[in-house]
Amino acid sequence: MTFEDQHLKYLQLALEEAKKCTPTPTAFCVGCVLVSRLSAEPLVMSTGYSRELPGNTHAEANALSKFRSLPQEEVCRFDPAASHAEILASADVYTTMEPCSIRTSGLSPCADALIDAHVKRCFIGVGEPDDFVQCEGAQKLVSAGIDVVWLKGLEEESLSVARRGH
Ligand SMILES: Nc1nc(O)c(N)c(N[C@@H]2O[C@H](COP(=O)(O)O)[C@@H](O)[C@H]2O)n1
Repeated sequence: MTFEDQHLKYLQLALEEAKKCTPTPTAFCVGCVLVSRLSAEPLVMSTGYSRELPGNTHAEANALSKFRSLPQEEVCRFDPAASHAEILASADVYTTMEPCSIRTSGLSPCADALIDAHVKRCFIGVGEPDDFVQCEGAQKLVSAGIDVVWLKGLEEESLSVARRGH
């Protein structure tokens, strides 16, 4: 399996999450998957999509919240000795759209949430177009020392799913 194939598989999963979003003309439909590589086989830690959790919530923040709310006995399968925070610090993030760096609602941006969680790498389906704001999410992650990988192959689909309802 090539590097791209290995990672596109999880981005495809994130795209399935994005398709679950209720479309809205004022925001994007984004999906996110967190993957742990602490054991021999990669394991999906959690998934999220825009507006999945109550309120005006974003995909990446929802995936982080859902992982943090898993009981310890479920988290054991990623690493029996590690805490939620330690497992998150080794996570790969797959998101169909570049994590947001500014929110029109004034809520905390996803790039900041990923930086605070100290995730390892962020694989992105497509850059955020400037439909609403000028996004600097990828640059923010790089500046914080997080590896950013722009995956090739699902850009068009990621964008058309994101713009559903516009
Ligand atoms: N990366 C990302 N994930 C999501 O789940 C999103 N909905 C977005 N959209 C970005 O956030 C802005 C909307 O901010 P508010 O929800 O209104 O606070 C929108 O302009 C996009 O930048 N991005």
